[in-house]
Amino acid sequence: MTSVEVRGGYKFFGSASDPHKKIVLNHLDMTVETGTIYGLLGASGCGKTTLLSCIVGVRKLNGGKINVLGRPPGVPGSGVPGPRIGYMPQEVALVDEFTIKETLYYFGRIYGMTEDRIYERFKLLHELLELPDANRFIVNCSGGQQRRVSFAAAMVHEPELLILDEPTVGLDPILREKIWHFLVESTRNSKLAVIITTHYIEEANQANKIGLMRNGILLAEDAPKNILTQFECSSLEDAFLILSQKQGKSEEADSTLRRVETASNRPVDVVTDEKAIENIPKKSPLKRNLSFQETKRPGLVGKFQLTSKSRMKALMTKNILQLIRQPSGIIFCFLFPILQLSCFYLAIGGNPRDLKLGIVNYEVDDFRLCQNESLITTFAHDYTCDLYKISCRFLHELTPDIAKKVYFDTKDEAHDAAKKGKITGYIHFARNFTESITEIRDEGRHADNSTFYTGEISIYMDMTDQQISYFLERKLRSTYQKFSESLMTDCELPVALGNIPIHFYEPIFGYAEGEFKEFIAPGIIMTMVFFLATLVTSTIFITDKLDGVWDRTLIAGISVTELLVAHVITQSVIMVIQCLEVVFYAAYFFNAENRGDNVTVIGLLTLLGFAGMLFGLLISIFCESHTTASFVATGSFYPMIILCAYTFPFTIPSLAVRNILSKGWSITHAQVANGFGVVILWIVVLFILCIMGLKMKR
Ligand SMILES: Nc1ncnc2c1ncn2[C@@H]1O[C@H](COP(=O)(O)OP(=O)(O)OP(=O)(O)O)[C@@H](O)[C@H]1O
Repeated sequence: MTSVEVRGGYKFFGSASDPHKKIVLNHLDMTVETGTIYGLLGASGCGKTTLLSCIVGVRKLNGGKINVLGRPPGVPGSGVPGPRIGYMPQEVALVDEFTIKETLYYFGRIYGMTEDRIYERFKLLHELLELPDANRFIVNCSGGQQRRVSFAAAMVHEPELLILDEPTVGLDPILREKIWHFLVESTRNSKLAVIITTHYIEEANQANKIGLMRNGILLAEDAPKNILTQFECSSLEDAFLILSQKQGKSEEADSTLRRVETASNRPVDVVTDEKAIENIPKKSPLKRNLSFQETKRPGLVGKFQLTSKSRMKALMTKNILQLIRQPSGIIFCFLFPILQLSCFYLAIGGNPRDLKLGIVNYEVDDFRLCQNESLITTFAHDYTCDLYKISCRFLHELTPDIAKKVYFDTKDEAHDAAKKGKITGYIHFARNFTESITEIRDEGRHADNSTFYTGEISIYMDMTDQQISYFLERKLRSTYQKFSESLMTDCELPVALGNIPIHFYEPIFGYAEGEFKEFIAPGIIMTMVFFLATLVTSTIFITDKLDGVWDRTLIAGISVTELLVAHVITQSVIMVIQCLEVVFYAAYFFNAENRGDNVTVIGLLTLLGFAGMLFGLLISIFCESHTTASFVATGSFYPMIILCAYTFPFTIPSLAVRNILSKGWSITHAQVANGFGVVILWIVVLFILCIMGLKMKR
């Protein structure tokens, strides 16, 4: 009985049309009998790991066929990837935040074992492999200890096929011997088959069969004894050397139609050129054998299998432990929003303070005269009133919370100071300001032009900072209004007489003195929630991919859907807490008012966080490193917030949140509903892109 059968296995990396594509498996044939150990030997880079990854179903062949435990890997119900195989990859591929015991429980639960059975196996493997204290964290184990835990994780569920990629690297000779002894005992009179790769060629003497691999093909495949006899050597190393010399120096595999003869198999017709395959008639057995495999990527996409309680428990435990055992992760998730929000409210969007406004008042010889309030007088009598130095009255209304007054003797001096950036602008009163105002009041249309000119309050502003200059302009207008009203009141005249005939009444929504931060806060909070979710998701998935945990978990039989669901559940809890935290922190510490419903705001923010999470997943599908992922995330930040296209994820949703907060609108209002609609649309689009990305990448 055979456990693994590879026929004409052909695999390349790169584009099929590229003449320089890297051919890694070159029509390779391999047979692993049930109840045996198969030693796969070969120099670094000859394609061993690639072959194993095709056997376990992580990669698919470009040509040829594989049967694992009777069926091609990835066929639903085949158990491959899944509990029928145990895989120990070359890298450690364990979760650093787990203890040794938790690691075995993680894999045991994924394989659907009962807690009691996991404990039994854990005890046995712990003893056999001389593992350190069960509660020691993986990150604190030495390289050799980590490899032993990794070996135990592959063995925990007693698989039918055990695939070990360099399991003995870094282990002392006694332990290596112990592991080989264990494998020999386990395979004897059992259904277990083991494929093991090793650099220590001589230790493969204990295997039932070895395959000597070079440049993507098997030079020989036989029992060690037979190989030694056949090549008349005393060591496998020498036999390998002879075979390598026979094969020639060529490092590059031939990519044309040719016939390959392996040591133990019958000649196999192989075609390595896709066009040549296309030209073979459809019904030809050769075509059936070698056509590019169309089997769906096993267990990863296209397969939405139901999960089990124990698998979800394993994944959720992993997510939670990974989060809580990394203090930086908790700080990032929960304190970062508070920190960002505090920075925003304290630094941006409040009314400008400590502005300096120049005053050039030719009406008084010494500015200190204005500080004498007894001079700022107005006497009303007989239908008229006497005004005196009313520029001082205006300056009196100009309180320090608007701007600090800096006095200058001449306009030139003030102008110079403004040019040097020492003041934001200056106000000028002509020498006969009060007289001109009086004349305009008394003479009206008979007053001459120069009187109007000297009766004005001239303002010169530095308009380079629009927020500041608009603020000052607004404040100077309201100061003038107060000044004018008080003047009219003192003169016993109708107040309206001093006002320009435009009157802004109490606003319908918001406040007359509303601050910029009230306008900008929804946008800031939304980008914060979106990009936090993006960063957390891309970081988690890329770390898992780089550590090999992602692939190892998939090989253990978990589907991408299950991984995503577990992540979505954990992440959603975090996001809801983050949103609650943000909304209440802003309300209690910065008096951000919400006239609407908190649930609607938190609901919209959580949905946006969900979209951010999918964006993070999309990034992690296409980026191989944290550096490129953060380049993409930060690079997309500005286009997303600056391009206020209606379809972008922040424009309409920010408007919706602003409308809820400041106008108290509910989801029944079209503008708020549109906000939800846009976010849901983004979730759908990103989800489709993720699925397409996952398919493309395999
Ligand atoms: N994703 C990839 N893209 C391009 N080339 C790859 C990829 N993965 C592997 N290769 C190349 O394929 C060849 C075979 O790699 P593989 O890891 O299978 O070798 P190996 O025999 O397992 O080596 P080692 O014993 O050092 O792990 C190498 O030249 C490697 O650089």
